[in-house]
Amino acid sequence: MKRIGILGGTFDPPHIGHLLIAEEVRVAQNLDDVWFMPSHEPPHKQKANADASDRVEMAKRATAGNPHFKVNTIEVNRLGKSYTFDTMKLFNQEHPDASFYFIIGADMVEYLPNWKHIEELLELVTFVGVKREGYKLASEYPIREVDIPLMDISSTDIRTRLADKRSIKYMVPEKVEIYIKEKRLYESR
Ligand SMILES: Nc1ncnc2c1ncn2[C@@H]1O[C@H](COP(=O)(O)OP(=O)(O)OP(=O)(O)O)[C@@H](O)[C@H]1O
Ligand SMILES: O=C(O)c1ccc[n+]([C@@H]2O[C@H](COP(=O)([O-])O)[C@@H](O)[C@H]2O)c1
Repeated sequence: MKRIGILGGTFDPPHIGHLLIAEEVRVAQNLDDVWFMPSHEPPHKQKANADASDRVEMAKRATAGNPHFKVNTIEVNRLGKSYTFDTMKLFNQEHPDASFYFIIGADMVEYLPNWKHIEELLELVTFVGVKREGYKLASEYPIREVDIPLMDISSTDIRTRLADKRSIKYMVPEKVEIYIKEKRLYESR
């Protein structure tokens, strides 16, 4: 059985918090690979600022240095709101030889009761939760927990910094920073 981790996200833009949680969970849970999976439209918050094609490209650049990291574009190709239940049903059909571990920060752990078909989804994936500043890592659902260094970093803060012309150096991989500058992303609010 292959053990595949999935880090679903908006990646608007991807940052070092994403990379660190993916690597820590990969090692702690003995995963073969982690798929970074940009959503087309996040199900629970307003639309992304950057186009899906830019978010995919930034995710590719962010993950390029890790042979265990891949970018999966199933949700951006499907369009519409990206519900994890729909995606995981497909993954389980397409990869009967794999078991899936869906990585979420504590903000998403708190939100789990509101996910589409959460009870059925729990049959399709194992959730792995990591802590996040400002949220409680506790759930009525049987999630695994992996301890990570707490990083108070978010895509929202990075977008605000860019709009204010402040530095984002070391908050995103250098290749992502260069891409953002070249494409002039997030320059206005
Ligand atoms: N610093 C962090 N610590 C722990 N988990 C995180 C962190 N940043 C993101 N995550 C988790 O990574 C997943 C994808 O996050 P997402 O791409 O939405 O980034 P974000 O920083 O939360 O974005 P935004 O600020 O735009 O809401 C979510 O499960 C989220 O909880
Ligand atoms: O399926 C759902 O109902 C659902 C509700 C909230 C979030 N998710 C998924 O959780 C992942 C992180 O979400 P976000 O919005 O923080 O990027 C992403 O893959 C979303 O599609 C999924």
